[in-house]
Amino acid sequence: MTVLAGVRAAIIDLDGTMLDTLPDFQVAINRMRADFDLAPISQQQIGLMVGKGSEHLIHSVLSLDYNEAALAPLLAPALASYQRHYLDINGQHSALYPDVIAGLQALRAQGLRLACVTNKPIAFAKPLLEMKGLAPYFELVYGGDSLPRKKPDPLPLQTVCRDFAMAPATVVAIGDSQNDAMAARAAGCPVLTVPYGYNHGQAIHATDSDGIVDTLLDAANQIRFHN
Ligand SMILES: O=C(O)COP(=O)(O)O
Ligand SMILES: [Mg+2]
Repeated sequence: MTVLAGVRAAIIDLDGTMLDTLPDFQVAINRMRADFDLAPISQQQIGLMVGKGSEHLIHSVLSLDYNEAALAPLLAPALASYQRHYLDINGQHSALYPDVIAGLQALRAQGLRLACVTNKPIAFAKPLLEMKGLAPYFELVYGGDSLPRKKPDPLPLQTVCRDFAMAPATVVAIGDSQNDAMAARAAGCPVLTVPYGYNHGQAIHATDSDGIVDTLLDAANQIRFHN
């Protein structure tokens, strides 16, 4: 059992932690690929590339078909196409993971303050949180382009700790990938990971964290029992 005492706030990841957004990613990416006369790709392929923000994602997608020199001039128009298509379908094909709302309710009921930190662009993240009924739980939301550096850099987590005026040791990060765990370690925040998201094809057990939780409700229970 994970021991997390003295935790007063939680920073929760979005893609792969609260929402299974891979189907949205797939539709938007394949519409972009169609614009460039490229064949569709699978959710499994895309799941290996999600987690480090849009620029990294589109670079990885184009790398399937082009070498570095050939893709360089395509990056900006492909990103623009992808962003347009993603905003068109944002949330239409994505679903909440089990016990996300129950977990957020339990965390709030325990008096924890909540922030969402995602590498998704803020223009995608905000309407998605609204549409899925998640927005009311979060005092703060930072997207991948809200600050000069994104996860795995600790800056977004450090910013939340500063905003909340809380020591990092009292702010737990909860996420599905090594980007979340590395950011948390570097910021000095405890970190819990969920095993069901996207971790670049790697088992979450290979990621350094303070514990693996089945759901956000499980996370809430482990924090509560040790406060
Ligand atoms: O959009 C991404 O690259 C991943 O977003 P996440 O940080 O919410 O997992
Ligand atoms: Mg994630």
